[in-house]
This record gives sequence, C-alpha cells and structure tokens, in this order.
Amino acid sequence: MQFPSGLTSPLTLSSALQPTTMGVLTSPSLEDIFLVKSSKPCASFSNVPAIDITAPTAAADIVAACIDFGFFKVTNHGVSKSLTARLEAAAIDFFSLPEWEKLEKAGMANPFGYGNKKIGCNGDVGWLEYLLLEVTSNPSLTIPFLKESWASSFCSALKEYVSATRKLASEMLELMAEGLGLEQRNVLSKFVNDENSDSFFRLNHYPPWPMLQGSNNNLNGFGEHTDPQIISVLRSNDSDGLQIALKDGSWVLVPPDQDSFFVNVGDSLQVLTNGRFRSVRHRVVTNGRKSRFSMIYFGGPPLAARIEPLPQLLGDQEQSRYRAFTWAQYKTAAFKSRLADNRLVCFENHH
Ligand SMILES: C=C1C[C@]23C[C@@]1(O)CC[C@H]2[C@@]12CC[C@H](O)[C@@](C)(C(=O)O1)[C@H]2[C@@H]3C(=O)O
Ligand SMILES: O=C(O)CCC(=O)C(=O)O
Ligand SMILES: [Fe+2]
Repeated sequence: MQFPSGLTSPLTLSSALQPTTMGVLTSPSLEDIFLVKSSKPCASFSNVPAIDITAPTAAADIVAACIDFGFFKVTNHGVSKSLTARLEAAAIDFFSLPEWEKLEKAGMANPFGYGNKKIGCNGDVGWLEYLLLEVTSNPSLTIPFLKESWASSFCSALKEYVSATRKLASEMLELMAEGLGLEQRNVLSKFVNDENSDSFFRLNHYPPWPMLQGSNNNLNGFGEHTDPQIISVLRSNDSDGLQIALKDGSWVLVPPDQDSFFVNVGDSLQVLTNGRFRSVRHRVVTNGRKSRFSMIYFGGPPLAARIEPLPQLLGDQEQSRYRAFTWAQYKTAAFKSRLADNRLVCFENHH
C-alpha cells in the first residue's frame, strides 16, 4: 500500500534531508544508508506448512511443524476478514498521521507507544515505524497512550482483534498439547488465558523507500531475532519481506498470504517443550517498493509464571535442558539484550 499523496509518513523520502522532530528522524538521512543491504537473493519457502485447524490431523501437523521449523501458517482460523480489514484500515490511518500527532497520541515507545526506526532500547534500528501495546486480560486491552475520543474505533477493532487472535493462539496451544500426547489440554494454553498473562500487540509499518526502486538493494526492516514469548500470531498485507531461518541456518522468504495467520514458536515454548519445538529465528527484509503492514499478537505468560520444561514431557532418561526461571526474570534479561542475541543461552543447563 503506497501512501496517498498529501499524507506524510515519517519515513517518506523527501528531496532534501530534513531535520529531526522531537528527537526522531523524519526522513531518510545519511545514517539510514546503513539500513540498505545488498543481500544475496533468498529462496522462496513454498512449502510453509499450512494447517487447517479444523482438520482431524491438525494436532499432529502442528507438532511436526513446530519441531521442524518453529513456524507454520494457519488456514480456516475463523477470524473474520472484515475485522482484520477494519484494524488494518485503522492502522493505516494512524500511520498516515503527521509524526508529531502519532507521538502525541501514542507516546514515544519505551517500550510501549509509537516507535520509529529504533527497536528496543539497546541500539537496534530498522526501516519501520510501529505501535507496541501491552495487552491485559481478555477482553480488556490497556492502551495507555491512545486517547479514547480519537481512537474509539481503533480501540474497538484492536480489542476485538486481540481477543480473536488470543483465542486462536489458545486453540493452537491446545492442539500442540494434544499432539504432544499431554493429558491436560490446557497445560500450555493456560499461560496466555491467565488473567495476568503478559501479552503484547504490535502493529508494524515498513514504508517504501522510492530511491531503492530499480536497484537490487534491500532494506533491513526488522533484524533477525527470536520472539521471547510463548507464541506469536502474525498477519500481514500482501507485501513480502518476512524471512525465517531453517535448521541449517539458511534464510528463506515466506510468501505473503493476507488471509492466513503465521505462527512463530517463541523462546518460552522452546523451553516448555525442552527444546522439542524450535523458537524460530526470523527477520524482515523489504525491497522498498511498497508498504508492508503487519500485526502481531505475542502471547506471553504471567510475570510470576515459572517457565521450565514440562515434567510430563521429560522421560526417565531425559534431562532438563534449561533451568527454571520466571517470565519476569526472562523478560528483564530479554529487554537488556540486543535483537539478534540468543536469549536462552544463559538459561541452558550443561550436564
Ligand atoms: C532489542 C529488543 C527489542 C525487543 C526487546 C529487545 O531488547 C529484545 C527482544 C525484542 C522483541 C522481539 C519480539 C517483539 O517484537 C518484542 C516486542 C519482544 O517482546 O521482544 C521485541 C522487543 C521490543 O521491540 O521492544
Ligand atoms: O513485521 C513482521 O512481519 C515481523 C515483525 C517481527 O518479527 C516482530 O515484530 O517481532
Ligand atoms: Fe518477531
């Protein structure tokens, strides 16, 4: 989606380099050249496991995908297309506002709020702007910075969408438990359904960079990382850019599919399954031609939840690969780390 003329994106290229507004750069500057990459062409991952969650084999298929890739896409998910379209339209309206207004409405990300190029607070940057929100228990959503009067339709779409994606996340976690042969169906889903679940919601916009058109260069949209939480449920428009790393370390491009949801296994689920499931390394590399919009629900446990391999999964001979930690401990460490860091190494057991 291109920005309609007349509307300004903070990252839209202008003919001259512009000064900064409220400390945030408003257009590509010399330092943004570091976001341009001449990366090797990446193979398309045409065999992304596609799981119809209503199929009788869904539980086994999801488990196989989590073991092999830590990643799959979900069809027949039951989330209404019109709700998704309503939220995407509201997000586009928000990102089309002048930068000062986005900052005024959402506050500068710290970590929640409106962010522009800076990812987290440890020096990571990417060619994107975003809104990062904290999600409290179903169905309420805390949007501390958005003024309800302006944002009432945005907020209602957000609340409905977050409940729908949380429900989908919970269904998938129940299918995972079933596929793993665990008796208690809610042994994984209970974390995201808990009224104190510490979940996030993120809207990302990767604006075009017209100057790149016609070149073979790409843009570092969101650098490689794993998601710290249990499960992430991602939906994007039909603009590509998402790449995942396979077990052999090679990167593949995920063909966009705006009618499906993509699911990432997060670090916490890797630990809960004692490493059976892979927390998938992923990144966004865009070509600067058209806007990419993505929306992601990150299902996390309550801060006090103890994260450790499920005892039911540990056979007689199997040792726990990770030492127990609370989500609060993990989160504190994660938010001090750089995006590309492996955040699980310091919790690994060495037998
Ligand atoms: C560099 C960082 C940004 C991040 C917090 C961190 O210190 C390391 C993890 C990053 C990540 C990746 C997944 C999600 O987008 C995110 C919200 C999360 O929970 O962990 C981001 C964090 C962020 O953008 O603040
Ligand atoms: O925007 C995307 O497609 C992925 C972004 C992402 O991985 C994240 O926000 O954690
Ligand atoms: Fe991510």
